[in-house]
Amino acid sequence: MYKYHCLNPISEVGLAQLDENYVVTGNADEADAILVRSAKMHDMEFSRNLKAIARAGAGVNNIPLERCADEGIVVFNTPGANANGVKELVIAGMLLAARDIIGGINWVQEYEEDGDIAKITEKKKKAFAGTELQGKKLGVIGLGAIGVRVANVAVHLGMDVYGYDPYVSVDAAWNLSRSIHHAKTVDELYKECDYITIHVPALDDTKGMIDKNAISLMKDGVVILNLARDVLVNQEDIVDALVSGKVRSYVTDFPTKEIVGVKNAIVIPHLGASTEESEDNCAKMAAAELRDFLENGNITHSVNYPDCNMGVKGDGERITILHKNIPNMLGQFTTLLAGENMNIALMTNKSKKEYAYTMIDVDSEVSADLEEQLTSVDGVLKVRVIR
Ligand SMILES: NC(=O)C1=CN([C@@H]2O[C@H](COP(=O)(O)OP(=O)(O)OC[C@H]3O[C@@H](n4cnc5c(N)ncnc54)[C@H](O)[C@@H]3O)[C@@H](O)[C@H]2O)C=CC1
Ligand SMILES: O=C(O)C(=O)COP(=O)(O)O
Repeated sequence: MYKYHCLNPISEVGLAQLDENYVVTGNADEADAILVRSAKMHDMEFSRNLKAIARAGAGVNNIPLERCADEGIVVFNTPGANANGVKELVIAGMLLAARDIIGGINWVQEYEEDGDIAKITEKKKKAFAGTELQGKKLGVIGLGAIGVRVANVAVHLGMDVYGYDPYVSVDAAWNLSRSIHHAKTVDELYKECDYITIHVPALDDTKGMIDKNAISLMKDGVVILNLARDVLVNQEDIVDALVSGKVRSYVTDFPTKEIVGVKNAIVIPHLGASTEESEDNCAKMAAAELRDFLENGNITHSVNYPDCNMGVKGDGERITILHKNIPNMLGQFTTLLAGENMNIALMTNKSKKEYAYTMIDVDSEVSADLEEQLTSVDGVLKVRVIR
């Protein structure tokens, strides 16, 4: 029986995949696994029993990834599972910036005077007129699950699309419409585009990437969209640029104390992934990842450990070892197993940066003593025997 804890509400469709072998607990300290969306986990202490965290979503900047790796906790996310939801909100954001739809609707809503609203509308509407997206240049920074979808749909809207991503994956490149211009530098994209949308993770080298220097390279009256993370855009600099009119509109999914209430800031309360479909997709993928890890030891879509798969566990026992990626680990593991006269049926080892993972199927029972010896090897972070 496995116990899981939810730090945010997680779609029932996903949780339903955790069958009778799983039980929810309100106490994170007794959980084998945690499911989370955007709850901040940096200040949390983790119990030794915690084996995995699944982020039902894409961004993992709310989770202390390295500390988890050091404590032998595998962190998963759900790549692409909410990308369509975000893509659709980006398109909505561009339309809201192109025309004063919000101002117009508010005017109708607040209209209190007596008189013929239909007639007055025809006089008043010019105050809310705008422009069209067709024919405008859109720059997409970050061509991952979301960026590719935004770029492709913008082509269908008749936009001239520029894409920038120095680390673009082969899969993403295959999915990208051929009519998208490849911006070799981000500066080129800044100079060319009428609309600029960011779809990169919050990392040390992306935080604050849209600052006054970047904005100074952009066209006057540019529209910037940020449905990725608040920290990617320097908040003081974007407020200054909105006040001066350099940036015509800033559409963001992240309210901050600096941006709320600023004229021409369109601030959405982090709704990108808040659709039934995205919530279900993320929860289903997260639950499937957790089950495969807890029951078979397989790792898929981890952000702090290598992906590693040895298929469904058979009748024998499976030893899984999370460890540092340093020399002679396998040699020490196999020596310890040989010392107990154990036969290895199948073994695999994968590494990712400083961390590695070894899975070993054995033909006989693993004793508590062997488990203890494996745990004591220098560099081993967690040993689990799946029986
Ligand atoms: N508003 C919302 O509700 C949501 C926001 N997000 C945010 O959007 C981000 C992107 O999501 P996905 O597209 O699903 O992730 P992804 O991992 O599929 O794509 C990210 C892309 O950014 C690229 N990249 C990394 N550093 C870069 C740099 N310096 N310059 C240009 N490109 C760079 C990567 O190569 C990758 O192709 C997430 O990390 C998250 O912060 C994601 C989902 C929902
Ligand atoms: O997946 C992401 O990165 C998101 O920002 C979505 O966050 P949420 O699951 O809506 O709290």
